[in-house]
Amino acid sequence: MPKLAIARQCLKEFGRLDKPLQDKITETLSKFEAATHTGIHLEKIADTRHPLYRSIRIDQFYRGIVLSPETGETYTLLTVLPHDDAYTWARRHHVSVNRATGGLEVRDVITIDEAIPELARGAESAPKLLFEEVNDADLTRLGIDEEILKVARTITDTTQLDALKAFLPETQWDVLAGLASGLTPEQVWAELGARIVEEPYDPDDLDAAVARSSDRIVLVDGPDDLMAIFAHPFALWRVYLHPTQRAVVDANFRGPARVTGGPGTGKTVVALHRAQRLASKSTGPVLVTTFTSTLTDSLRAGVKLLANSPDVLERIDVQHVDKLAHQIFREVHGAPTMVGDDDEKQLWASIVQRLELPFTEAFLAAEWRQVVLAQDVSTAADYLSAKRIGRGRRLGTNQKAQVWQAVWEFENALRETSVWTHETVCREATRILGGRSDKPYVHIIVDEAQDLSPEQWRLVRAAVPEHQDDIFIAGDTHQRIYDSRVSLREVGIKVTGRSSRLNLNYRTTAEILAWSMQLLHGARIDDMDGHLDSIAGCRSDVHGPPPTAKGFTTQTDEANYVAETVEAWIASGVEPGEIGIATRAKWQHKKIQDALFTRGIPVRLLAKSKGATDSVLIGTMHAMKGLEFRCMTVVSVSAKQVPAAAAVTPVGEDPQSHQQDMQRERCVLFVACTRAREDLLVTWNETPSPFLVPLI
Ligand SMILES: Nc1ncnc2c1ncn2[C@@H]1O[C@H](COP(=O)(O)OP(=O)(O)OP(=O)(O)O)[C@@H](O)[C@H]1O
Repeated sequence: MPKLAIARQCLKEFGRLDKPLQDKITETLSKFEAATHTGIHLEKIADTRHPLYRSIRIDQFYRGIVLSPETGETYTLLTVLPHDDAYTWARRHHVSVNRATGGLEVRDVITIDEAIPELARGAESAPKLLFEEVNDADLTRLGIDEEILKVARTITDTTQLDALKAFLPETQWDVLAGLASGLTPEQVWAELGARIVEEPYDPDDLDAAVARSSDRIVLVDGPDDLMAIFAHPFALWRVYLHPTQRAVVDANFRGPARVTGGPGTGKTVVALHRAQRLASKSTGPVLVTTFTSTLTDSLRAGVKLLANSPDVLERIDVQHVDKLAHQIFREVHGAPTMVGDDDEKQLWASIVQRLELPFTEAFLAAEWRQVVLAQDVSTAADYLSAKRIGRGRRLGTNQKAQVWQAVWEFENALRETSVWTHETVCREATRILGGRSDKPYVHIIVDEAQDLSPEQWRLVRAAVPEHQDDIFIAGDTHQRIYDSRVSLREVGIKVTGRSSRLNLNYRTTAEILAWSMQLLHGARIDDMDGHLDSIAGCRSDVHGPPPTAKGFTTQTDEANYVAETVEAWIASGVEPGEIGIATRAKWQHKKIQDALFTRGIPVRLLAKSKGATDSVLIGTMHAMKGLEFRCMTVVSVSAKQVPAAAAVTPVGEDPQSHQQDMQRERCVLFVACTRAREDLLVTWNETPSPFLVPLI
């Protein structure tokens, strides 16, 4: 039975076509099996670059170019274009087999032929060539063939390389882009990873090459599958995974495992695919969890988009980690009465007063969360020997005894009045699960792992039995926006030796990424496993304008400029819903909203948007986590607002906490800036934030 496959480029092009044309293409291709069987719709092309190209009629004006199989049954749709353009495409483009990966690749032969002499002339007088430090043997080993080697030897800078992107075979361009971004040949080899073919293969066997190209060509499994693919043409992540992503999705791990990597590298994509894969091969429930509601909602939408059957969808439970705790708690105790923030503060204050303690209530609350709860301390003796890493103020034995007395009083008051905090609910849920032999899940996937607290991790550990592929973690400690600091080992989750890293950013342009990464310059960030983490290798192959950073004398001037910029973006064709505005605090929204309203630009609060796409979205930097926008402005990045004074421990009170709070504030700004896909505007009024000073 003939089968259809679709090249990634083709799906991208499909997404840009008008809906009626998309419908015609879908209709034509859904009858593909029958059409090829009768031989009606595929026509040979005269004067073509490759003898196996065929054209398929979509309508009067449009044609698809298909690579027909030599011996097998898979027909690969390479492009869909207006009639004349399609035939020109077939004359200019050649398909071949990549020497390192054995995958199918497409190049524009005519453009490359024309470019070589011109580039060579420029190279003669250039002071330096882009790849002069990489030898031919390494390039060849990485799959660069003779023709592309000639090109590589004439390229002088990354602008030339970028200009060639649309014409070179994709995998070979990726290799050159990796080398140009500073990766060593070994690192590029590692990135090719699972794609490298080790056994000998026939370089002329295009059918086998198509089968080896799952990162660029998707095999359609019948008309329903075709519909599902065409229904979301821009969700390329559903059907094409980078080999390093694919390797993590498909791996079997003997215990907990994790994926790390900088912003936009597809960690969530990998987490979703893994959930889908594990739910497809097991019969028990799979939990996908994280720490905020917005993220939970977007994970739920991703799971829905990916699930290939109602059964699989049914088996995947997407839940906020605190909701899970509450659910388990309720099964035993009924609904808990929660203590409010103010009541909690008051309780600590009354204890401080009654016991005449030399501590503030804020200090005691932090000591309780960061030491007592974090290490699950339950006795005075345990508290005396507990590690107080990250707690700057040193405590002598007498002071520790005083703290413990306060903690005991606090917990006792909660017990006596039967009120709970999210942390104590979580601790109780963990205790309940600890006593149960039947665990609620067979696999758990945690996204944005850097922000889960130790109690939440213990709950995760207790909710799944220890076995192969039990826990999978996706996260980036450079994007930690709350105070949780966890050693995975200490909460019973050992990932050593089962950790993978993604480096290629799919979201942000290289310019925005490089600029944002400078915000973290010099920050020493842990990896939750006893070492320091680094996102130095994180890169993007997509280019765009550099971010704009601009200061104003007054808030009003700043708000007006932001509104003007948003207006210009909309005028250039960006949809309002593709624009995001972030501020450090909620009260900073008003001025910007007013300036937008004055210009008739619809704007909504992110928290109340419920997925609406007809308005510009404004929210706090924290609320931006898990989202992305084509154009992004980060506003009021002024010295008085970022870092937020109220969120930073004064240096005199506790230098270590101060340092950590400052680092977290940097990360919050980093997260907001890296939500931008194409354009980033960062503004301030009066004096810029100290985090911006080195960049402006
Ligand atoms: N293989 C892929 N093909 C196409 N697009 C991809 C691929 N992988 C990821 N993306 C896209 O890249 C963007 C970022 O992906 P994702 O949210 O998974 O990254 P992340 O590493 O979790 O990001 P962050 O840490 O910043 O939250 C998304 O728009 C996603 O659709």
